Amino acid sequence: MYMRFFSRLYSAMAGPRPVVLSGPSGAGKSTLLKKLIKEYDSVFGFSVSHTTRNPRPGEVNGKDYHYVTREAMQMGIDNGDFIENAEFSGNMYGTSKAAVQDVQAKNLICILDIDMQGVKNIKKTDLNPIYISIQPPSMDILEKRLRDRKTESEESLQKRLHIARVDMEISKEPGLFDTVIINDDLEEAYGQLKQALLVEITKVKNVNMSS
Ligand SMILES: Nc1ncnc2c1ncn2[C@@H]1O[C@H](COP(=O)(O)OP(=O)(O)OP(=O)(O)O)[C@@H](O)[C@H]1O
Ligand SMILES: Nc1nc2c(ncn2[C@@H]2O[C@H](COP(=O)(O)O)[C@@H](O)[C@H]2O)c(=O)[nH]1
Repeated sequence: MYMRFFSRLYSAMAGPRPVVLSGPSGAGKSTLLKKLIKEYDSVFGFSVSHTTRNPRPGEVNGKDYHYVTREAMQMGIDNGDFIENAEFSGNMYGTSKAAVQDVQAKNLICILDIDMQGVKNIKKTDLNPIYISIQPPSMDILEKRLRDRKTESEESLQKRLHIARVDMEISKEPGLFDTVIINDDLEEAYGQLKQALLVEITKVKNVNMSS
């Protein structure tokens, strides 16, 4: 208990608490976090993950992800360069220590967009983030959003929907997330996200004003 108290105290002194956004593929995590970073570019910074999946049209290497080969990613994991990593729908994903440090060095709130395995693994670290789950209003709407996004093959879409069903059950575990947001109306969901982060946003703004 004391260890956890001092770990949290140290994290508070070290800078603002990071934020983990998780939820099924297609629930709207990227849409919401992009809105947040656009409105609060001097408050939030995105933790750029590594992945072995191919870039989608419009995605930029180093901005959306660091696109790497399996060999390079495995080497990084073996070197201890990653806080967490996971296999998702046939590809590897991971948060490097450098990705988080780059954002924290700018005194920004670091946002991680990670899957459920990532959430479970981050819980074993001393990162002490705020955990937010973004959920779709229904499986039918999730499927429609994923299809309309036109980024997935039928096989990848089915894999993602299967993972979504499993993860939506797991996410009901009490205490796993600090806040659960149903992303039905986008503006409403965005308002709830800002509300959930208001304390941390205010802290960073106050620090920036006084420096
Ligand atoms: N509230 C909403 N209403 C309607 N469409 C939405 C809403 N939120 C997001 N979308 C759309 O749904 C699709 C999926 O959203 P997005 O890519 O942000 O999901 P994601 O959770 O980041 O998915 P992934 O985990 O696969 O990256 C996008 O085409 C986005 O424009
Ligand atoms: N555990 C981790 N999960 C990650 C990371 N980066 C992204 N993700 C999750 O992967 C799926 C699929 O993403 P997509 O961009 O291929 O649609 C999604 O749930 C992301 O949240 C990571 O570094 N670690």
